[in-house]
Amino acid sequence: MILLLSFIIVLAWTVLFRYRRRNMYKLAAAIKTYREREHLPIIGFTHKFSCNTEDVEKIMEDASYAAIENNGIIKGWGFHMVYFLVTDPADIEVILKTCLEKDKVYRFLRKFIKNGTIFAPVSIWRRRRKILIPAFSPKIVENFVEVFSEQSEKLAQELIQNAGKENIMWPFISSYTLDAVCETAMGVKVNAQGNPNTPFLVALNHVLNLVFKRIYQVWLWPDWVFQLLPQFKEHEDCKKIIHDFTDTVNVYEKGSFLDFLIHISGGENGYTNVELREEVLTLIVAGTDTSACAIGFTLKLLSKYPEVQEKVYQELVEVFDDVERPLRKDDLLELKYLERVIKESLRLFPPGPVIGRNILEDIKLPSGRILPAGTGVVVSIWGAHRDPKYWGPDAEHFDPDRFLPERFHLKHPCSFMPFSSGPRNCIGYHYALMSIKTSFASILRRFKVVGEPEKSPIPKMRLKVDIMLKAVDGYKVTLERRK
Ligand code: HEM
Repeated sequence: MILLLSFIIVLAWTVLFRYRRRNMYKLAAAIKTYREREHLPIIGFTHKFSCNTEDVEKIMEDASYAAIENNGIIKGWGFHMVYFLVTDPADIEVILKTCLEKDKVYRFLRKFIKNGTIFAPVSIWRRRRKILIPAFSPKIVENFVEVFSEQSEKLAQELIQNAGKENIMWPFISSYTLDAVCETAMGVKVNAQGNPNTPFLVALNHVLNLVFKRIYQVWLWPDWVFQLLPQFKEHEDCKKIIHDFTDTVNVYEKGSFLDFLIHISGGENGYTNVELREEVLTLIVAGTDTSACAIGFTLKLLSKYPEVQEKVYQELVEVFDDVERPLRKDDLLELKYLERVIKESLRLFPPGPVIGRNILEDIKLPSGRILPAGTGVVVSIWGAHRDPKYWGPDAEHFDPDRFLPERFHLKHPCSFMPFSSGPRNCIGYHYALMSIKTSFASILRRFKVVGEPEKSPIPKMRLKVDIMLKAVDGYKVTLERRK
């Protein structure tokens, strides 16, 4: 009897639940399901995610190509959740303008990043972003070139000791980006480059991996399940290392970003101490791995295409008159080919390959499709960057000159958006490009980057997603000392 009653209650609840969401199901049904035959009753596609981060990257790629073939959109579902993956730039533009709330899964990142701008709910984000924006104006960021230059020289010195042999570049480049962010944002020298296994970087890598697994493996979502697993202790240990680190660098220094933030947030609407601490952590996390991935992918591409590398080198020789001097602000404007190479690297291997947003109310897209309220949307930057409709039949080719002014005529602004678009786009765009360019000016003047040359114009690499897109091999290359 009790069993029968329970059954009736569950059935009634399910019918009511589905009835309330009938509009959502109706609108979602109009959009093709990705690999429909592999969806199972109730759990949908979720079982396919009992895999590693390399396989998740393959699903992200494959679903993006499927969306491209289906006029820029595809859907998948699991349990009561429906997600759309969108690659069409015109649709993306509207989504990123109107759906500002981050997807629910970002709550797992908030467990260690708290309410810092990048993953905060809109109610908190709006005010914080307003305070942060002036601190990233080109005028302020230009003053950081000296720091980038000094830290890049340090990077080159670290690499000299490892020249002539194959190196996993990740620890070197991520400690460069961490040193640069801490010195520019907080005015604090943390000297991670003297210690490539800096506990903060090890902990950040590990926690991003744990959190990302939790995001794509729905059975890890309930806190009580996660807390029973050994990963929980690892997560808490990493969180402690990260918070201890930010506390040590959270020092007020004149002339730093933080100084500026404290100054402009000093009014009654300014940051509280807790908010300041969260923003410092946000800047470190948002600015370290992203730029390091971009440097890593560009290094790999240069090793695969020596003729491109030679052109970058010749440009550097011209700009620096073949003299070993530190980079100055004006040099950056001259390094036009290097910039094209970095942009093409960001196009093919965007460090943030997808963005997840919540759909709070029905939205009609320019393509005519409607995304229903109560669903989630995954904006595939990867897909937008490789759509032949926008990039031509050679969309997969590595061709830096597609960014030449005379050739670069984007059919839609969102067909190239490594730094996202709309009101929640990346505020570190100028900062990142300056820091990345400066690091290459130091590396490439001293070393030839050697790897396995790629015969095809289509670069192949084993990839994984750990929140960010990364190379599985940790960006292995050999650096040969130039005379
Ligand atoms: C190559 C390097 C970088 C890439 C590819 C990148 C990419 C991105 C992307 C895709 C977003 C998400 C935007 C969205 O949800 O629509 C983002 C947000 C953000 N980025 Fe970056 N980023 C980079 C470097 C940096 C740096 C160096 C900083 C700061 C030092 C930074 C600070 C931020 C912040 C604060 C946000 C949150 C913006 C908001 O929600 O209002 N990023 N970035």
